[in-house]
Parts: sequence; structure tokens; C-alpha cells
Amino acid sequence: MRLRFTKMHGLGNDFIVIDGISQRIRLSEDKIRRLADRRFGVGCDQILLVEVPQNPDVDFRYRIYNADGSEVENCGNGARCFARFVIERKLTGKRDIVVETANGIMTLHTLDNGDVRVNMGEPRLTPSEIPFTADQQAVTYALPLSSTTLEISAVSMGNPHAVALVDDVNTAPVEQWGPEVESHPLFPQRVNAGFMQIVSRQEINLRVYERGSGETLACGTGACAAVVAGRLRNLLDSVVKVNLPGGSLTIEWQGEGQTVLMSGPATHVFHGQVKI
Ligand SMILES: N[C@H](CCC[C@H](N)C(=O)O)C(=O)O
Repeated sequence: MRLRFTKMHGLGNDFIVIDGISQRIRLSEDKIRRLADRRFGVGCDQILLVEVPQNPDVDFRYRIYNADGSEVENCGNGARCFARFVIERKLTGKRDIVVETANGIMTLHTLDNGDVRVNMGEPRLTPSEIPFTADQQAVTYALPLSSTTLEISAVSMGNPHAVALVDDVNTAPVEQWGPEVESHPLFPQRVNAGFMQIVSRQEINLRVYERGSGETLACGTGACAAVVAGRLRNLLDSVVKVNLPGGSLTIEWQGEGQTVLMSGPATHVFHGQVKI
């Protein structure tokens, strides 16, 4: 079949967005991997598949797939791109768009400057919710790797994140540590691995080796998880500029019991069709 899609990105974290309402499609893991392949396919970090909402109180529903074909619960950069997608296709005239993903319901707010602000919900910190194997909840945990032991925070933004502090993101061995953390046995559903450098109490540098996609130029849920981890360690204030290789996001978290707000850009690249 010929599949219509829209290519988009959030700070270089790139997506194939598919309208699964006007075109009936079943995405097998193999089809996802072929579409996401940067040489044999279109190429992307994740695929967003728009579906008819199950819940009458939401405007849209979409599913999220990593490049390796795994379906996931949440995607921060994808949420911003989704808002841009439905606005550009005139599927809504709303400034506040209520969407449903596997993680639950989120509100996407379009800002006057073209950016999108997403209420990412409350972070989950109990090991069973992440999921992470630990005797009890703690601010940090020791995570043994083959050549070192990392001190990580474990945070769920609907999807699991391990966040480690590094002195300099540019010299941190992300290529070596990332894959080991991603598939560490203490994370039964694997994990996104964030490497955070504290610049000040209002700014961090961050690299993320994403579960199912490898290192990306930006990770929205990873930026949220890093700020939560930094605040729990009393290293950050409530509004933080997060510098990722692809650009910067603003993350706000007032503390436990509060939701995390993420603001940043979403970019349309091109419309396309592909035979699958
Ligand atoms: N790789 C992530 C999903 C995409 C998250 C990221 N692209 C974002 O912007 O939050 C996971 O397996 O949980």
C-alpha cells in the first residue's frame, strides 16, 4: 500500500507522523523498523500513529513506536510535534489540545511564539512504577556497569529514565554507558539513559541514549526526568533551561505532587508517500 506521512522534528528528535484515521494501517514491528531505517526507509527516531480517541473527553489519540519497533508510553518531543501536526492539517482550531497516549491524558498548549507547552503529568518515583528493581525508593541508586558503577536517579514520565550526573556531556562516554544502562537487568522494561551536566541551578546540559532508538539529538521526557532528578538532589531550581545537542527546552517542576511542564519548538519538515 502507499502510505501518506508527515516528517517532523522536535530539536532534531525526528518523527514520522501517520494519520491512521483517514488511512487504515496496521504497523507490524517489521514495518516500523523498515520505515524508521535511515537507509532502507524514510528514517526517524519514533513513529506517531494518530487513531480515533477511545475517550470522548479527548480530542485525539496517538500511539508511539521507537525505531526498533517497540511501542512506548510517552514522548515529549512527539507531543509537541503532534500539536503542530493537527493544527497545520486544520484538524482542530483549539489552543489547548487534549490528547490520549498509552501513558494517559495530556494537554498540549500552543504558545504565541509558535512553541508548544505540554503538561507532562507528575513524575513517578516508586521503583515498581518505573519499573526498576530496588528494595526501597531512594533519591539515587548504585547501577553497576562493566567498567564502573553509576550513581543514577530513576524517574518515570510514563516511560522509564535513568539519570546520571557527569562533569562534561561532551566527554562523557555515552556511546559506551548508554547501551549498558538501556538494557540493564535492573530495568525489566529497559530504560532511557540520561547524562546530565549541571551548568547552574537554572541550566543543565543533557545527552540521552534513548531506549529503542539510541542517542537522539533531543529527548523531551528525558529533559523532564533530568530536571526532576536534579531537583530531588537539590541541585536545581524549579525552572530550568535544558540544553540538548539539538537545542534547548524549558522545563518547570515545582516539586513532589506537582506536574512537569515542558516548552519548546516543533518543526514540520515535509509531507511524503511511501510504499510499504
Ligand atoms: N525512547 C523513549 C520514547 C521516546 C521519548 C523521546 N523521544 C521524547 O521526546 O520524550 C522510550 O522508549 O521511552
